[in-house]
Amino acid sequence: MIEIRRVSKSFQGEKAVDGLSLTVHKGAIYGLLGSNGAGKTTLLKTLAGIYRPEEGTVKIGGQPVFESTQVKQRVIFMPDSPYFFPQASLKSMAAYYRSIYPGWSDKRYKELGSAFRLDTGRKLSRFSKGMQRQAAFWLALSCTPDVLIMDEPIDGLDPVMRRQIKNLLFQEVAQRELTVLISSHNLREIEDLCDHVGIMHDGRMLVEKDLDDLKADTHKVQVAFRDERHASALESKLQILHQEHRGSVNLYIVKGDRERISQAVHVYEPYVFDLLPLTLEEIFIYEMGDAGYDAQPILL
Ligand SMILES: Nc1ncnc2c1ncn2[C@@H]1O[C@H](COP(=O)(O)OP(=O)(O)OP(=O)(O)O)[C@@H](O)[C@H]1O
Repeated sequence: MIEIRRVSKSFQGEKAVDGLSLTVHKGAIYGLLGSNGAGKTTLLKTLAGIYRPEEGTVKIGGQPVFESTQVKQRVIFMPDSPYFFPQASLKSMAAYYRSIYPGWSDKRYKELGSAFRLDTGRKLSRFSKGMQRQAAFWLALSCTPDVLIMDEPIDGLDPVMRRQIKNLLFQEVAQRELTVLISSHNLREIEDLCDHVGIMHDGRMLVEKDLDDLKADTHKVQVAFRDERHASALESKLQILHQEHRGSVNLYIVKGDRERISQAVHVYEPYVFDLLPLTLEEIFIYEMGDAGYDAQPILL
């Protein structure tokens, strides 16, 4: 289990992560979303033991990460641009990883060869961006880590390879209870992959939930009433994240239980009423709007 408690980290006196707490259970796939500069990379690097938290604690399996080489050897951090030694090939990087990570498995490395089909003797610097990503995944999974931390991992991968990597991750989670943390702006990928999501803004966690609960908790409501006063009466009863009026139809993004929203609306006898689920992208945009990070109305 990953336990992050009231962690802060600053750069030049500015807090990049500000008193943030987060728990990720073993075998979970956790998606970290957030605005640009929200502090996601800083948080992930603190979790990987690259940064020491200035305040608070970061523990994996009950052990503080920064201080423990043993824990760090069981954690792989994949940065947004893969790093390999100059002149290195997959073969030589594999030899390096084997010497650093006690969990390295030659058997797994061989098995994964059929998934990635990259030339292990060729210089990695000559690989395309997507091929370099594949190489980074191949090396990371061959280390059989307990925790895999990935910063924008899907960028540059073709759809077949994305599917391939998704399947490999699901397999590792199911068979070995690998714990995965992914930071991404690609909300479709997160929606597909993750069971939990957290949305960060200004160094803090805005929302943190089971993805299914998060979706069950935010809805798009379209209503029209014969008497407009009913709309304002209804608005005072709902927790509205966003609203738009289009002619006689009122559109609301509402937080709360579906049944209770439905009951509240029916009291005012609408002649139009639709209660629709939101995509993760819509939830993200409205949560951000609620936090004062506004976008222009985007509902079509
Ligand atoms: N090495 C650094 N030196 C100085 N400031 C930094 C450093 N790394 C991050 N920051 C600052 O910390 C804040 C959080 O940055 P971070 O990279 O963690 O955000 P992020 O959520 O990953 O952003 P993005 O989605 O744009 O990648 C930003 O204000 C950034 O300028």
